[in-house]
Amino acid sequence: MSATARKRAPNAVDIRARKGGEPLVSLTAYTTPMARLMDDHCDFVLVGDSVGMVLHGLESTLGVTMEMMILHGQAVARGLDKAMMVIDMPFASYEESPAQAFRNAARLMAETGAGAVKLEGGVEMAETIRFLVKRGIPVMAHIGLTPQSINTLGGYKVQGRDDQAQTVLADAHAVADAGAFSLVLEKVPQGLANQITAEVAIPTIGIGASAECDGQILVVDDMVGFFTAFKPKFVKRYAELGPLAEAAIAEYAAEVRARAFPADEHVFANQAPSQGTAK
Ligand SMILES: Nc1nc(=O)c2c([nH]1)NC[C@@H]1CN(c3ccc(C(=O)N[C@@H](CCC(=O)O)C(=O)O)cc3)CN21
Ligand SMILES: CC(C)C(=O)C(=O)O
Ligand SMILES: [Mg+2]
Repeated sequence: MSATARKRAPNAVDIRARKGGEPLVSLTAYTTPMARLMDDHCDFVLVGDSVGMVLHGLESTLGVTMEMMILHGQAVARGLDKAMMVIDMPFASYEESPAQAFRNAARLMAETGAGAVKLEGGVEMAETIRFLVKRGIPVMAHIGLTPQSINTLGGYKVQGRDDQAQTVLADAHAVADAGAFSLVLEKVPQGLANQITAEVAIPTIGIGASAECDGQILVVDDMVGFFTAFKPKFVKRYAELGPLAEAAIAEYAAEVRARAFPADEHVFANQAPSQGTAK
């Protein structure tokens, strides 16, 4: 494909401009082949810190490091041509101070080519978001259920029910006012997600939120059925690739034990094929 025929990947300003328009489509990716599969279908791809739980077997996202994010970010970048890449800031890489956040966000972008970073937090992160945006780093915010706060939240529970709704609403306004170009709303009641989407001027990206959000995101391994350790209610399984892969592995194991694999077509004759037979 020629460089001129190629659609330019959207940037944070383009994504911001999609407020109220055609829904934004996004998924997570952690590897080159998975990124390639979604490049034609997604507006942006998130290198999520969920990589720690999905690919590395961690119990939570707290153990994810800058080095892991950079390695997976570089892999995803190689698979993307048309979609924007956003990368999660891992736990403890930005909460200490705006200066710490800038140093690590700049490193993530410089070493992976991501067009923006995402970080968790609302009112308490507004000053940091403003600091980054004013210095050239587009920020996607993430409020509602923020998995890096699992130890203070006490579980992956719905956030913003009843009298908690005002807190999440205030978070949404705080990150929008601070200059975030978009915000992820995770596991909040549908009515609250609709209210936030109506009130803030930046696109809302829902995960367990509402179809009225300006876009949606899911963890790709969840929606294709590769990750089956748990299934949040908000996940729709569009395929069951995990069981399909296991069936293939089981069949291979049986054939090896029966000496049915490899067959003639998978092995090499002692004598090279005669000339003229193009093989
Ligand atoms: N594979 C995967 N998918 C995700 O969506 C995801 C991750 N990993 N890792 C990082 C965070 C953690 N998230 C999670 C993790 C668990 C639930 C979950 O089990 N939810 C249950 C109820 C749990 C409860 O109420 O305590 C649910 O039915 O939604 C939800 C979101 C979302 N993110
Ligand atoms: C689920 C999305 C929003 C995320 O933050 C992640 O995959 O880490
Ligand atoms: Mg994340």
